Amino acid sequence: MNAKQAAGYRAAEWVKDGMTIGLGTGSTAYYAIEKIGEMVSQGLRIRAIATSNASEELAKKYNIPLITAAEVDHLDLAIDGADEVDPEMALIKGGGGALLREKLVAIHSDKFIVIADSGKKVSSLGQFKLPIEIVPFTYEWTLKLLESKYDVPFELRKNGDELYVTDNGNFIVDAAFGVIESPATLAEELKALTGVVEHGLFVGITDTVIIGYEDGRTELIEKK
Ligand SMILES: O=C(CO)[C@H](O)[C@H](O)COP(=O)(O)O
Repeated sequence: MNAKQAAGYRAAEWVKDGMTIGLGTGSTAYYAIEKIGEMVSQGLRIRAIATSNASEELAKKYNIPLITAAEVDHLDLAIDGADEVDPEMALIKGGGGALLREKLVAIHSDKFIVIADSGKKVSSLGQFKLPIEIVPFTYEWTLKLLESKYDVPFELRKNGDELYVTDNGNFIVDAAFGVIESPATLAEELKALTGVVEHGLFVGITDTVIIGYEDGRTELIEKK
């Protein structure tokens, strides 16, 4: 068992019969989906919404019943990975490009569990480049707007020679902020910029963090 698997499998313990759940995206969320799939094959009845096309494919592979937002007005639980987790349980997410759907699912869930290997624990956010999802229309101007507001390197995410396109048809800019002094302030500022659809700062959303270690141990951190 590796650290990501330990965290993912532990989170699956919160999934109970009859729940509606959000399935996260990435290599740690993969293990949670795998375990939940195993539980479904043993008779667990749940319904799920996936946060990316990749996780939707995975859920189908494991016969996890999928629903849309038209069928429920909220979820009981969402489980997802993170790129950085700070001591206040604020996160940087979006390394895998799914931040918009991940945030939508997280904020509409009664409980949001973050799963991560111990390398994701940081004293302050910002060493990981902050993903910012922007609309393709006049994206050059949005990029310039960001550059005019913050004196840090911004980089349009690429997929080979092409610009990376999210599941929502948008682009991503990765911003090397370094230490982010106030994630809440930056989150608000970015959200207010026209052209920015969403950003990877998740502040005040997380209820529980499960950190996995290479020896298979897990550490549980609950919201204060
Ligand atoms: O936010 C995400 C995808 O948009 C992922 O949860 C995040 O990038 C962590 O991924 P991994 O578990 O593979 O390290």
